[in-house]
Amino acid sequence: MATTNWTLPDHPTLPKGKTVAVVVLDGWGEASPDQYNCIHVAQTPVMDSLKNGAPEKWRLVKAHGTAVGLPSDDDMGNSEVGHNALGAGRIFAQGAKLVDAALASGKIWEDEGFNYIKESFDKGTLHLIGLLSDGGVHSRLDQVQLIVKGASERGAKRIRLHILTDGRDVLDGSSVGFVETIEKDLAQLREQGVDARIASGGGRMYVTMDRYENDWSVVKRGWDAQVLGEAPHKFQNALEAVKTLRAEPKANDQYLPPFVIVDESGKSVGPIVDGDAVVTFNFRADRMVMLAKALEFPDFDKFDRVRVPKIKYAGMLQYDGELKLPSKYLVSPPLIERTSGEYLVKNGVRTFACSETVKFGHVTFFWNGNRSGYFDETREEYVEIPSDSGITFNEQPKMKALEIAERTRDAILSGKFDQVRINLPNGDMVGHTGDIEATVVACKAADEAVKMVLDAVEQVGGIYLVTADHGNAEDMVKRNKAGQPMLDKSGSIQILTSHTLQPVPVAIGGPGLHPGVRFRSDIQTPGLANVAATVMNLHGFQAPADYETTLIEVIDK
Ligand SMILES: O=C(O)[C@H](O)COP(=O)(O)O
Ligand SMILES: [Mn+2]
Ligand SMILES: [Mn+2]
Repeated sequence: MATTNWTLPDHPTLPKGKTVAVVVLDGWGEASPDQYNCIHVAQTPVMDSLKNGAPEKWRLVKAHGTAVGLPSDDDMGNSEVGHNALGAGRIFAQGAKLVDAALASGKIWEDEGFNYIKESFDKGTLHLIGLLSDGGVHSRLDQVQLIVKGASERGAKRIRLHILTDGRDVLDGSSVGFVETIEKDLAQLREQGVDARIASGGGRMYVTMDRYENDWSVVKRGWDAQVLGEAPHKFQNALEAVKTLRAEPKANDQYLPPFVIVDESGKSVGPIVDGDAVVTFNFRADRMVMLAKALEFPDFDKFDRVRVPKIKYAGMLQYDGELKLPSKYLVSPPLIERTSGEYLVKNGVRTFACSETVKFGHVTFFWNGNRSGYFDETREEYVEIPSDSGITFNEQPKMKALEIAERTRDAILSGKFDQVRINLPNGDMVGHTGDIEATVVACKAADEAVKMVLDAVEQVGGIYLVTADHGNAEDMVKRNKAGQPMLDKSGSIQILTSHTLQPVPVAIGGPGLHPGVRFRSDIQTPGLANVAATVMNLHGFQAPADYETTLIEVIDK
């Protein structure tokens, strides 16, 4: 491999040495104004003024589908692919697409990961753990179906699924249909003599899928059910489990309590034991890394695992390129190297990155190409503001926006940094709860945080670039093709907890911005990947030749 030339050429006109604030509003898309557009309903004077103030410095970019490396333009955007594109400045085929390709070509069955777990098929059980939905953000049901089928055709005689119900990337209540679908497949396999069943389950936000080590008790609940076969709720089949638990007051797919499936004698049908194989079938990293650590690290101490089975474990992908975790995986992850963060740091740009725990890895790990840690500790500081844990964020819709903004303001005013990069989670995290009123409060809080950052930029004569990673809060209702809200069986509107297909804004400005800078009009459909080259320009550099082109040009003024 050729060695990388890290030196970025100077930008022909734009100066170096300006403080640049890069602000990512999580889940902040652009949509027509109506009562389900929480950004429109909320008081957001700062974001409004960016939009209406300087038309040549505000524009929309694509944040979903093929523009961010997803299989098709029917795929909504998400934080992983959005921040990968923002940070890497290029479009990489992402996990969903790579797994599709490996399954279509059959390569998945030939590679090291599958052959490794296959060694257990003779005597052990194959356990599959992950999110059961067709959301396409963390996992996809059709991929799970193909893996179950393919593994059984290749010798797996006993298969146990440990399912996590979604309701966050898909409609609440859709878990029932997904369980029915997979149960049909498993029943067919049983007819063919394969002992295949669901063994445990729980809602993704309460069981297993925590992220960035916000709350290990979430992962422990999953461990108890999946590995130890213990949970407060016991059922004889998963459909009954999901239907019964959903019938509880205020229950929803995201937060179903953990359950195990038991036989007639009350014994769990699928604990994980010595000699078994385990695959975590989510392709997206952030919410699987914690379980991967519990499954793979010998000196793990985040909770008492009670029993640590000797297993052969593989992830769908390798989740952390720096930690090489897990060491075995079915499909190679996208190789996202030479990210803008690494280039800029190597060219002397002192960088500050900050968010609260639930999005901290977005502006560090995802931004840097799924890589944890610093490129150069002497030039970087990553600050994590602890998130609330154990609550749903509609209870605290302001989240830590103010704290993030204050730390960022201080970082800007300190003069110690050339770039401050932050994520404001409110629109997204509260949008996922489906609580419209709370999401309005969330959007206002995010706007106030932007104000504090822009005020600091103003004071130091800096530059800002404000954008988002995908839509969410701008549309909280499921719509038909004509764009009208859809109703459920009881006649109430169907709340949309997921992201959207909407474009997101990019706004630039600040006293340090050269007066001749404006958005180019010759790039017809730019996407998030065009932002990295733009930011490099704002720092006074030209982007590497293989980066997606910059959004800006400089005219004489
Ligand atoms: O993990 C989540 O919270 C959702 O599935 C997607 O949200 P994010 O992509 O904004 O993190
Ligand atoms: Mn996001
Ligand atoms: Mn989200």
